[in-house]
Amino acid sequence: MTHHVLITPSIRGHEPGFPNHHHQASMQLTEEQQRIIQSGFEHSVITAVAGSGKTTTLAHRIHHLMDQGHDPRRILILMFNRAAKEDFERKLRQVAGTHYREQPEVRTYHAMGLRLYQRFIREGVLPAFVGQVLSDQEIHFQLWQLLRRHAPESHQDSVKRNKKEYIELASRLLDMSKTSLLPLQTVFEQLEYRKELAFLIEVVNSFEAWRKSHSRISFADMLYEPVKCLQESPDLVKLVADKMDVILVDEYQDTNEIQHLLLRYIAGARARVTVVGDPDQTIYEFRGAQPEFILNRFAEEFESPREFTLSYTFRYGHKVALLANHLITHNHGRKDLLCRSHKGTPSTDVNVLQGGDETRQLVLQLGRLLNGGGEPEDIAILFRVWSQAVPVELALLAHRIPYRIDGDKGALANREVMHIQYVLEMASGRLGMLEENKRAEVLAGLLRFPHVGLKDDTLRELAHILAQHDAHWGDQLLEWIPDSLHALQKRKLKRTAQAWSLLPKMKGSAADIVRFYIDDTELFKTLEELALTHDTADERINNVLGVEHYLATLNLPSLETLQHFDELRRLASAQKQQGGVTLSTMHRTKGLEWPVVMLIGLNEQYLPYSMRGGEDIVDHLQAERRLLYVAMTRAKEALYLFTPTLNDKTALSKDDKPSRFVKEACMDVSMAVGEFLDQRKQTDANDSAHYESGQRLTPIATRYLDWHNVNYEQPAQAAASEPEQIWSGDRVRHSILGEGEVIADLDDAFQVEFEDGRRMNFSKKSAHLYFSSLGG
Ligand SMILES: Nc1ncnc2c1ncn2[C@@H]1O[C@H](COP(=O)(O)OP(=O)(O)OP(=O)(O)O)[C@@H](O)[C@H]1O
Repeated sequence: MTHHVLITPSIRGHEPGFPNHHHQASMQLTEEQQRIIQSGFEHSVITAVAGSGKTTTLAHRIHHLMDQGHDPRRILILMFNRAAKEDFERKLRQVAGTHYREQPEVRTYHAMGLRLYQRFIREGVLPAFVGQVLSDQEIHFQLWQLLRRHAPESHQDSVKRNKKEYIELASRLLDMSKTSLLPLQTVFEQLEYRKELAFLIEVVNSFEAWRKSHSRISFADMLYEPVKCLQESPDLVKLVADKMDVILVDEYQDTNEIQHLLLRYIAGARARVTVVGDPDQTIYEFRGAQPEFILNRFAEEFESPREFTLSYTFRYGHKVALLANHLITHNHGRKDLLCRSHKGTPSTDVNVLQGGDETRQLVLQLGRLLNGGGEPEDIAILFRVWSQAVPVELALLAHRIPYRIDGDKGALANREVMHIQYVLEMASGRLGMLEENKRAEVLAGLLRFPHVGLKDDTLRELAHILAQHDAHWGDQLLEWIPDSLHALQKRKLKRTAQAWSLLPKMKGSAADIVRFYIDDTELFKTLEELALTHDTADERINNVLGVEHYLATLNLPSLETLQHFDELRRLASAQKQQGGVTLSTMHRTKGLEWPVVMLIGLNEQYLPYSMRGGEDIVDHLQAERRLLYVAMTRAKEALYLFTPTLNDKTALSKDDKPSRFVKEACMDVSMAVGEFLDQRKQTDANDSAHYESGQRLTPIATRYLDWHNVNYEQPAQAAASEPEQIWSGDRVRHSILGEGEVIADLDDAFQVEFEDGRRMNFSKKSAHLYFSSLGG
């Protein structure tokens, strides 16, 4: 293949969120890309930054191999999911035109697993299965039946009440045991489920028994069952191994144990395997993914792979590249690769919106963009957890900004949003005018918010009794409380009754009323006690706070607030099915890109998101950093970052403090250096230039400037007055504990791993007193 291949523009994806590359008339492959395309026949690992044209490169690589006479039937390409597979098939056709009659096969892991499964059925090793692959719905239904059967008496009521959560816990246990191949007990412990939930293990075991007795398989079993067979029988391995000459695997950073094993079996001793991915973008840990696979495990098991990099991005400009590089270099144990905006890539605006009311700021910025002719489909609002979307969604509805919500039912279907409306129904007096059945539903909802601790049948019966009255429910409830109840239950019921008696008499705004109800009923305490996981407790409480916040900005009395919600509901059903601004969690944006990306909640409450107990803090911070890294590298033309006021020393609560990651991203330097390079790009200057800086440059910034052949000076004074940052070197010596490696930078502390494996945190302020740096 000759140098400087010109290729036609991609026609990929017109759906929002998918890359759409119309602007490119033709492109010249970079040297890095060409090196990969023309490399020899050996195992290789390609580390590719976000937007670096991996698909393009891989497609060319395959055609290069075919040009050299490789049989397309002996080339296998493994893609992460179906969308990626279809995307790649398109790219292959595009690159090849009509030159080749046969194209190699592009498969997802699951499709490959299924093929093995069928093979093993023919071999008589696996039993045949019937019908359709089990849907999530069927699995959940079956788990639900089994949960009710196996839950001990003490949990029966909780199971009924928290159906969704229990099903989720059981199915996560089931999935993780299949992707990790570890025993259920071990997975149960790793997931840190509470001990009294041990009956979930039994539930999962019974599920498997049910599945097998009905000859059904799930999506996960397509990999799990064949790999289990392969593990147990060397003869079977001979059947499947060594069929391929070349195997290419995409998104390898999110590979898990079972996928990795399958790859090894298929490759055997014959295939040369190339894996592509970005360890800094590993975000599927909840499915057992670990950066370890691409960083080390691959090289341990596929001998001496060649290492390649794709370090130029064609997606975002210098500012985003600099922010992302600064941020991610706070992770340790990574491969030292930074991203660089390619010279042909347009610059990306970065807007930092500090302080003020975040939702209001967001709506303001959206309004500006849309009034200026922006398309809603070009914009994505990304957040860490769903509860953050609640106030945003309500505000978008109210401002008639169309949106689509990816993967969630939306705020109006949210349990807490419903319950808060019930509180307002009672406070406004509208409850008395509802028909009796509807009234019973609202009262039952209120008896669960916070839960009064009655068994569900009793609770519903009580709601029906109370619903016969059209006022004074507090008094009725108080009267109903039987003496025979436990003291604790009586206390809870009385507390609720008192709050109910006061509600209709309250005057203030809906926000005031809701705040009163939350405090008076000790709502958060109960939510915390009853939630099955830390995450759901946080999510619930944050949902409530999100609505409360929204009500505060509305600042209307309860009846008008309810009418406003009715209107929102009407608007929501009117805009169903239409496109709009994308609302999504950061986790769901893998492989996607948008012209405009808005990241909300860059504060200490959400990024890093609160840790579950027992988790390793360093691992947790690293994973959260990767997530933000992925989120910010989705932007093409503009990135908006919403944070609390930076450098505000008075901030007390977590959501008032800017995320530590904002500081780590070195906003000032990144923006200044980025702007300089953007300007220079416009003038098309290639000769060496000089960058005058008022700020102290970071090592990342100087490295970035060096690449662009730019000279710079460090302001001497700033450099001298700055105390030595001992933690910025790799190796340090502690005057008592000896030598160690700095493994994490934790805001105002850093962590050191000593030779004996001990890890300890030290404050940066006092570090110079007992540490000396050994460089590195
Ligand atoms: N050498 C190049 N010059 C200019 N543009 C390029 C080059 N290589 C790839 N691109 C463009 O970069 C964009 C991303 O490329 P491609 O679709 O191949 O990568 P991808 O695999 O989707 O990206 P990612 O690395 O994020 O997975 C496309 O618009 C593609 O046309």
